[in-house]
Formats: sequence, structure tokens, C-alpha cells
Amino acid sequence: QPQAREETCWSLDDFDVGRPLGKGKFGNVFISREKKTKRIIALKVLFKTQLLQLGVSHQLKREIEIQYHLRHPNILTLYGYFHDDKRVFVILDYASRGELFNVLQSQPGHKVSEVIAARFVRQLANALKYCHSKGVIHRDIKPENLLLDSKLNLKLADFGWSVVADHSKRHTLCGTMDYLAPEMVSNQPHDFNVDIWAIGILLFEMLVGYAPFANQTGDKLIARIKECKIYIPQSVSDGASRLINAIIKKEPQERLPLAEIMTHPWIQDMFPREENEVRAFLQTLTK
Ligand SMILES: CC(=O)N[C@H]1CCN(c2c(Cl)cnc3[nH]c(-c4cn(C)nc4C)nc23)C1
Repeated sequence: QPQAREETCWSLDDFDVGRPLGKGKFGNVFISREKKTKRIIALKVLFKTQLLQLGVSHQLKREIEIQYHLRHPNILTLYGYFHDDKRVFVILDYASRGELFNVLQSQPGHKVSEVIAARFVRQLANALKYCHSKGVIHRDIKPENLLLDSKLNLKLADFGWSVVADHSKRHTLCGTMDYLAPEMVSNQPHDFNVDIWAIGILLFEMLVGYAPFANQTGDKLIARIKECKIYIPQSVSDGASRLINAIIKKEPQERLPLAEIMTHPWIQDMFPREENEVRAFLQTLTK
């Protein structure tokens, strides 16, 4: 009999709030400690006036609803939320190594080894297989929304743009478009395969040091994404290139399914070297 999850009623008094971890579009995230258990968490603080002005209250409700019910080792846990008269507070896992975006920036050439890249692709595909099995499409996979914990486990975060599959609503594009699949930039109905496309873009960026359509802008960028031609430098191994080319397909249903990404020969070949390379990689990150 699955344990019914207790519904704790939280308030700001339950937490010691620390330094800001980052600025989201609609509010800031503070490292915080829950007083009773001394657990470190990330407290997202959003101002109700801003949410109303930006008309994103429904987006926040959906983010909380969706993320609260997803429980997976590679998804950032949302423990609960509460509000006072001015603010909404969301209680989230604290990922001690921060955003993959910043970790990539800290590396020479802004890239990582094939073993580390294969680890992140496998963990992300694992998280998305779980999301998709629950009918959830994330729709905003990018290095800024992938967090890392102390053991270099990837944590999928920021479900603000996610939807439950049946109504794939149109939405205005904002933030970087590098990761948007062709059907999204041409505002076609889209499905789970938009998340698979983003895995291909992420793998390219982790191995090459920049996104395949980066430093294009506006209409040129949209045209490049639609023509869906990418140039993979010789420095990338044949195995990794084959996987990237199997994912970056214009036709959504032609993209390699998640289960086949996770069992791809190149992903499998990297696995035996992972433990050593993770230990070495963690040494390169600032304490
Ligand atoms: C909008 C939004 O949630 N974006 C980011 C900001 C912090 N946030 C975090 C969330 Cl939601 C959870 N854990 C985090 N850990 C960090 C972090 C750790 N270091 C060393 N540096 C950072 C930064 N950030 C978070 C997600």
C-alpha cells in the first residue's frame, strides 16, 4: 500500500533564508535551511503582483502541479509551496553544483568529455522517459534548466513551460531559441519529440562547446533550424556523431526514441569509464 504523502503546511518561519542562488524571470531563488530538519533546500520566491502583471499565474500553478507529482532521481523535487499576502514560495531540492550552463562555461572550450556528456544524456533521457510516461512534455530543455547535485547527477528543473500532452497549446517564444525544434519555431502542433530534439542539441553543445545554430539570430536562426542541417566538427567521435544525427531529424517521429537513446552503442561504450571520469571531473569544479 503506497504511503500517502503527508500534506505539511509550510510557512516562512520554518526556514532560515540565505543568499540568492539565481534570478528567475518571475522571482529569485534563495538557498535556505528548514529549521527542524536542518535540510538545505532552494526557496523560490515570486511576487504576486508580478505574476498578475505578467499574466503567468496559470503557468506557475501548472509548474507546481506538474513538478509536485513527478518523483524521479533525475528530476528536481518540488516538496511543496505556500504563500503570504505578497509572495508565493516554492520549496525545491537544492542542487549543490548548480546549473549545467555554468558548469559548461567553467570548462575549457565550454565542453566536456564524451564520457561525461554520455552520462548527462542518459540521465536526461531517463528523466524524460519518466515525464513522457506521465504525459508531461517539458518543452524547455536547455543547460540553464539542468541542475547538478554533489554527485554530478543531473536534475531536470523549471517546468514552467511544460504541458500535459493532450493540449499542446501554442505559446509565445522567449529566451534562447537555440533548443527549439523545427515544429516549434514554425508554431506547428508539437508533441513529446520536441524534448528529444533538445537532447540532440544538448549533446552537440556539450561536445562542441556551442549549440549547432548558435550565433544565428532571428529569421536566419529560424531558417537554419527549419532546414535542419548541422555541421558536426571532426573532433566529435563517429559514435557520438551517429547519435546526434539520429536525433536531429526535421520529422519529429523520425527522431530516435528515448529508450534507443539510452541503449545506443555510443552511450553503452562510455559507461565503463564513467565512475573514474566523474571523480576527475568533480575535481575540476570550484569547491
Ligand atoms: C529560475 C531558477 O530557478 N533558476 C536557477 C536559479 C537557482 N536555482 C536553483 C535551484 Cl531551483 C535548485 N538548486 C540550485 N542550486 C543552485 C546553485 C548552486 N550553485 C553552486 N550555484 C547555483 C546557482 N541554483 C539552484 C535554479
